[in-house]
Amino acid sequence: MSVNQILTVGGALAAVTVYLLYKIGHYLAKVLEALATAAVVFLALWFAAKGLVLAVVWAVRHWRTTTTVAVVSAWCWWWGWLSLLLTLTAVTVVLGVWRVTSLPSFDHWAGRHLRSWWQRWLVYAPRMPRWLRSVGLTVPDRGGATVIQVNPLRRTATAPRERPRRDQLPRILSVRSGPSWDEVKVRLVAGQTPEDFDTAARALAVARGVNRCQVRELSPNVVSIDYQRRNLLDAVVTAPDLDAMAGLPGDAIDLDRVLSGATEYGTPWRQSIRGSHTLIGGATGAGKGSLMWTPLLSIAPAIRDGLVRVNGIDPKGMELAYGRDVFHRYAVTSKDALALLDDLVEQMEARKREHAGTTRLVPITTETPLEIVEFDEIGALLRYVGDRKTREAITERIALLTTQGRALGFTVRGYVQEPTKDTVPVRELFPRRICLRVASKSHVGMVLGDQAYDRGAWANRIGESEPGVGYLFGEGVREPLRVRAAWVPDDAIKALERFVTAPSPDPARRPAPVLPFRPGTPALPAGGAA
Ligand SMILES: Nc1ncnc2c1ncn2[C@@H]1O[C@H](COP(=O)(O)OP(=O)(O)OP(=O)(O)O)[C@@H](O)[C@H]1O
Repeated sequence: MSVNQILTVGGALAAVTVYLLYKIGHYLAKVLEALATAAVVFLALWFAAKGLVLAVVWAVRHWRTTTTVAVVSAWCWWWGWLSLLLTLTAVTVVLGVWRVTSLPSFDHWAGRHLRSWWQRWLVYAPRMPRWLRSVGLTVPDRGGATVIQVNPLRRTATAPRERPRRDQLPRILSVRSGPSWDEVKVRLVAGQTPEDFDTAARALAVARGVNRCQVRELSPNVVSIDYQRRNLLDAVVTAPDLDAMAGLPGDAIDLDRVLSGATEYGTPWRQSIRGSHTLIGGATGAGKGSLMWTPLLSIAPAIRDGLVRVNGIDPKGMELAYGRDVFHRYAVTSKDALALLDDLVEQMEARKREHAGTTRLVPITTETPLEIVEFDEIGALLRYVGDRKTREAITERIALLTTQGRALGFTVRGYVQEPTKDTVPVRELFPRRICLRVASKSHVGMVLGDQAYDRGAWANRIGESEPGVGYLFGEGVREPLRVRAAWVPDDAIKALERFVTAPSPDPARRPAPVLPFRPGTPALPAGGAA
């Protein structure tokens, strides 16, 4: 083959090859283009479907917001924004007038829902994640290793970002806003326990800028973080009105729900006066007197009709002496106190013999009345006053009454200034404890138990201007409840005396006689043994 022929064939082959490559490239480009288009369409559809699902979930979960947005949009579409503005102004004025004229009904039907809504969207939804992160209530991903870069000039270390993912941050389930408390329900994430939240209660309160925050466990993985926005216990609580009870028969009084004051939620504080023994601790002037007198005022008809007998031990000879006639038995000195307790223990034994095997709870009747022992300054008689033998005997009687008296109709209520184990050796035998203002954090634990302070019972921070305010803890109350006893002025105590010694409206019932139990017992001499 000549050179020319070779060149011609080679050129033709090259041309065919280029043509083929061109064609292949052309088709490949088309295929890739088609694939890219398909991928883009698929991704667009995927994101659109995902966005739609998320929007539907969000719209259903926050149905109130969705409905409002829908109604507002529809209104603007059909009637324009001006009519919407006018209507909203009219509604605001109506709500304002309603609020001014009847706050309770406004709050019940409208106020609390509106408040919950805006508290959620303006306060908790935007800020809670940051608070939780700052107090360490997230589960950060600590798995990533620190990357160290070295170059001739310097060495840098980059730690992985510890910003939690969605599944590492507790989620807000709902917000309920009452007149003074917000209850924020959150779902815990794996790796957290309700106790983590208990421990962080103080830090959560500081983060929110409120005085009090407490945590309630609602289910194993849901807690309610309660923030106190306002203190509803700063005003004096008025005592029950005796005149209103004058016509009530004694058996109309529910001894399991005795009105004693108000709770921090703004609700009446009711406690059972039978079936439990209560220890009340508080520094001098903390208001122990009102915790004693308020329940007695509330059950006055039952005392008058002989269904309840109140027995007073008053080492100071002051607090109970002012209402002496309310007490069926009354003692000041340690010897008298022992005699009083002996008498009660004897009665308890008699009831035990009479009712053993027939009932598990002795009914409260005039034959077997509820015997309440009001033991003021219990620490004094158990620790400081009288000879050692008498003190031990008193301690033993108190232990008997508190361990066996519940079902037999005996209730002991002790009041103490210094709640140490030394002063009240039987303090564990009081299932219900109330701690008023105390001098130190350690006293809170001594009255309410070790857990109480961490759970929000900050009784050492109660101000001197808040007598009667205290924390109730134990006996089924899982979170410390802040309460304020109603204030019972001196004339109310005198009125109570007259009330319980007056004849019953029911002629079948005779007033309970006041036993001449060492009347006029002299006040205890200073530091004196009885
Ligand atoms: N629930 C209350 N509401 C308003 N003020 C109260 C209340 N309870 C008590 N106070 C006020 O606090 C003062 C002291 O109360 P109280 O005598 O009951 O204290 P206390 O704890 O018994 O003190 P102490 O142990 O020294 O007898 C009362 O004189 C009264 O002014």
